[in-house]
Amino acid sequence: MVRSATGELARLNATGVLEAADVHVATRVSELVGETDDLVQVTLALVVRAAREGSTSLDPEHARELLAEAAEESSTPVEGAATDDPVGDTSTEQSGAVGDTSAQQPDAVELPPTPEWLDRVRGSALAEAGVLLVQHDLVYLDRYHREEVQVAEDLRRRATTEAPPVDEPVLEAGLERVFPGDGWGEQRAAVRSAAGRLTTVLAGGPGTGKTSTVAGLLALLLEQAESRGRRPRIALAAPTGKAAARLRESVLGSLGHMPELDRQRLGTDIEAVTVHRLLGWRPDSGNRFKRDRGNPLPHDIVVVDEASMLSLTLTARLLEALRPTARLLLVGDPDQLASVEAGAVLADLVAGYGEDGPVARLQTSHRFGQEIGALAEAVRVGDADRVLELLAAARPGGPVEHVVVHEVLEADEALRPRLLGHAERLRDLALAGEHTAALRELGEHRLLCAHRDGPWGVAPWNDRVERWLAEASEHPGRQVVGRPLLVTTNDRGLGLYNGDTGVLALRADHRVVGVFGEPGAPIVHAASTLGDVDTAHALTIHKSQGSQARSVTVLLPDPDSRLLTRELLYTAITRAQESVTLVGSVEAVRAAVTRRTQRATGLRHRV
Ligand SMILES: Nc1ncnc2c1ncn2[C@@H]1O[C@H](COP(=O)(O)OP(=O)(O)OP(=O)(O)O)[C@@H](O)[C@H]1O
Repeated sequence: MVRSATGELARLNATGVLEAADVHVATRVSELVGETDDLVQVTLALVVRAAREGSTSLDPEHARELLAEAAEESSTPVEGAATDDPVGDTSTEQSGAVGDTSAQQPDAVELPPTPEWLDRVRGSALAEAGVLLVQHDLVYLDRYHREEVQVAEDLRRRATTEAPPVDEPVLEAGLERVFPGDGWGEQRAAVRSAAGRLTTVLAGGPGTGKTSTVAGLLALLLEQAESRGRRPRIALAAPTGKAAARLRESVLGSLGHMPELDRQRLGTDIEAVTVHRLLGWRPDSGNRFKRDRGNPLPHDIVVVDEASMLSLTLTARLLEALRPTARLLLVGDPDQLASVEAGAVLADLVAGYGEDGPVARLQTSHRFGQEIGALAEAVRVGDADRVLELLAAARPGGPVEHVVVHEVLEADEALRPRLLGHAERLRDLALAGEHTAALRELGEHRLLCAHRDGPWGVAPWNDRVERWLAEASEHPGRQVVGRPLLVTTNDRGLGLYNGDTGVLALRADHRVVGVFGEPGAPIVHAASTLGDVDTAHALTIHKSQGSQARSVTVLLPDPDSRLLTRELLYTAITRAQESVTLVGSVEAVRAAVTRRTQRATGLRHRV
């Protein structure tokens, strides 16, 4: 709470719509530029809030809905609410919407109709000073506007620059060799399209063969370059360290399908790094890099995997760091959760370009069975009735299951056998020092939550499983060995990345070690050397992005949770390889499928 805040900023702070940071920025910047219009100050605070939630701009219509919702929530009297109010006026009647000009709200800002609202922002001191900008009926902070325009312009320039020539007969022969037969038609089409362009967006759900396509494309581009006598320089990158490490492994894995000659072309000394590392950190700046237009990357081909996690800012920096004739391949699933920071670049590019242009889509999943595929697809397209129909038809123990519960206690009872069974098997293998088998067991099951805290969150479910383990054990007290771990910072020295999972286990000398990585090649470190790790009997869906488990159990929070969105549910379901269980009410499922992540971004209209 900002004690010094007054007027509408204070009111929205009190209702929880604005956080202290939003209010501070709006107040301070308004003071600096002499902005006195309450409505414009509130608009700035809402734009800052929108950016915090992932939008590159403020959609006035979204803002109106948000304020109306907040007003509705705060119209229920809460004991002691008035004591939280910095200006002492949060009575039930007075905490209404900004637009409510009833007698009880003497100092409420009147929200005018949108065209008038936008005109007031356009004519404001904040706009004059270049802080706020209105375009396409969205209100932007100058920085995000500049970045969106730059990304669109760079992409346009690249689209009109000719790609290196392709020897068609050699390409066609290569495609038949690398992707033979009917089953690989989608991959052939994607590579054909990508070979002729400088920029390609390779979009596809889990297991649709994106990595196989990348490996095939690289091998064939290397073959094309042979006649020119210069081997192109290739960079493989991903937004997170974990995704980068996984990209390297999966590209190498995909080589297994290829003829020997193509495997040799690609070689095994491939390195994948984070996009930040590729661009080169600069000690003096958080969002500027060593590589930029004046000092571009030396690479001829840049591949970015898990591109759904690319923020607008990082995309802008990446595009300006590419040589004008370098190829760029953005690979990812546009239906998954977007970046933590502002922007929804991949989804915007796919929506903005539509069926034309640089988007190559892979549709067929080769990873999971029909049932999970059908469920994921129904969620993806937002067909709640179909989702509920598929769930109603599902059999217990089948690939898709719905455990209908309304209360946490019911979930507790329903899930105890499966969660405790998994935790006990993991503990027994960890105690026996069976590192490979323990990692395999870790990949058998994953419990996913939308929230960190609250009754359906990671924290209480971690506690619950630990308590069950203690109760079921001959040794009282919490047990360390067998505890699943989530790495929460990158540590290149240890080869561990934010989002990696592992388990505490015994070593032959009875010391406790952390075991991470793939079952076939465990990475083992003394427990005392581990940096930041959390207990991971349960994980948030956000943290689970980019990983899979054989079976996945998803806890759905109450239907009114704002986190419960279509993208979140789709991401959760597609973590499952063989079976997925949704735990929650029918209303929660419907709410999840129906609610979209509302990110106001303008990139899709610009490309
Ligand atoms: N056209 C195909 N026919 C048969 N199997 C395929 C085909 N495409 C991919 N596969 C297989 O499906 C699995 C997943 O492929 P791949 O890893 O390339 O997909 P992906 O889209 O990159 O997956 P991820 O969700 O991990 O990003 C691999 O075992 C691969 O060999």
